[in-house]
Amino acid sequence: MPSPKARSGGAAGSSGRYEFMSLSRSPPPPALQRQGSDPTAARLRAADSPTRRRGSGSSTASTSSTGGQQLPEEDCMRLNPSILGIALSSLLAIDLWLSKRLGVCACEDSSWGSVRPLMKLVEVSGHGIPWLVGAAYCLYKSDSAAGQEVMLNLLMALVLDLVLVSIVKAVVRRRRPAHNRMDMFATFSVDRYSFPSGHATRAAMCARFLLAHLVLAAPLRVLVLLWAAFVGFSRVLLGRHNVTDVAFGFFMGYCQYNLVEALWLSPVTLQSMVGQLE
Ligand SMILES: CC(C)=CCC/C(C)=C/COP(=O)(O)O
Repeated sequence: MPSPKARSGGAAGSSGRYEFMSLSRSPPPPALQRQGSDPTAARLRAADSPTRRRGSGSSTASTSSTGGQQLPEEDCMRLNPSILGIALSSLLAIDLWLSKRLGVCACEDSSWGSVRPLMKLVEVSGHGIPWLVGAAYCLYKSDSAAGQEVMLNLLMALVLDLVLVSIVKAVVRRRRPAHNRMDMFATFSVDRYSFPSGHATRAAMCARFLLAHLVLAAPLRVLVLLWAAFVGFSRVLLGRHNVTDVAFGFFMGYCQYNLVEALWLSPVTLQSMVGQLE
């Protein structure tokens, strides 16, 4: 990413740090003044600035003075983006770069394209449908009250996960990586968006659920954790997601389990629900 200093053509003042000065506060260096007189170029630069992209308008008046020349607010550009803005832009750039590098199974022609079918199998193992069908089947087959209680709550957790992920995807609307091929089976319309990864939320939540409610031997517990991690990692390898989609998905799924515990349907709750139905 070229530094603001490089873009300004090297016309630094004596401090050498004019590139972070706001045009609305003091006269710009000559190079910027020249560009500022061209409203089209100014608009293009303004549209390109991080603060502009975030849509955070200036708190100053609707016009700004540039060396005596009055410019409409839309033609002004803030050259002092916040540290947080720079950090977020950098993180986003690293995320996109890393995700592209890691998307080695994004299609058959990719460098690891031959393992794509295996990755798609991992994808199915974290898909919502097998989990919903599996939990419903275990609920139906379970002959103990404790088993039924656990399976019913797992079903509730899975539905809750689908709802919460759909809401976040619909609000954030981050597009999937350009190298992704949209050949996933059984998706909702919001699944064209990538933030957060629904597979990662489900994997994290279900892993916590299984570890907390099933009596598993140590090797199986490790296997559950490895499975969850691999489901998340495979999303990036398949090119379905950026790294941050999966990282946030894990975090969200981890937190969702706390919500499931808080909303836990106990036998008493169930009995009163059944009683109300009768
Ligand atoms: C149709 C049902 C019941 C669930 C959809 C599951 C699905 C395809 C989620 C998308 O996951 P990613 O966000 O990880 O791509």
